[in-house]
Amino acid sequence: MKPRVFIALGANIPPKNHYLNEALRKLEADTSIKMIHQSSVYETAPVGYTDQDYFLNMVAEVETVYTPEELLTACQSIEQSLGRRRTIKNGPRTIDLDLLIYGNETVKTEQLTIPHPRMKERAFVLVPLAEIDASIEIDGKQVWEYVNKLSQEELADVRKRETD
Ligand SMILES: Nc1ncnc2c1ncn2[C@@H]1O[C@H](COP(=O)(O)OP(=O)(O)OP(=O)(O)O)[C@@H](O)[C@H]1O
Ligand SMILES: Nc1nc2c(c(=O)[nH]1)N=C(CO)CN2
Repeated sequence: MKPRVFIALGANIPPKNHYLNEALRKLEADTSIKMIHQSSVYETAPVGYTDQDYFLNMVAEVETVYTPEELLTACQSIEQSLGRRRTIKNGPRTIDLDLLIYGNETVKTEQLTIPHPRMKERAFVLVPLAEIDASIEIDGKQVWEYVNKLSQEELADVRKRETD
């Protein structure tokens, strides 16, 4: 069976919707990537560096012939083509593409850690991921188990977007 691969998308510089849609379009336009599922889009309060605008976050499940490293490169070139500039750590960005899970592979190099090292405590990742499949395993536990550990406050900061 092909590995199930999950990518998290986040945008918090207007027009956020545009950047999110463009990133999805570019993923779909890559012939080495097949889009399988997309979560809803969520409006989320900024985590970490909090003095910034709210984010739009979502998760996409894809199939790909890329290796994890090649997929990271593809994601980074999408970020760059959409004007992503690295300034403040955790700060504002037009678009951020994080590689969450690549089947049951673990990777730990200077450029890439899979599963994504901070995904297990991030409501803005876990909630959309659980919408696609709450039974996905990360480090021996299922996504719903990590969701259950989130506080009411963390969950309240992640709201499904009502309008389009
Ligand atoms: N699973 C991964 N997905 C994406 N980037 C990763 C991953 N693991 C390591 N990295 C590395 O992290 C570096 C910094 O990424 P980036 O600037 O997007 O961080 P950030 O989005 O500000 O913070 P965070 O990584 O906490 O989401 C990238 O250059 C990349 O090499
Ligand atoms: N709500 C939210 N907060 C964040 C996000 C994000 O995508 N959504 N990304 C970060 C660094 O990658 C830091 N903080």
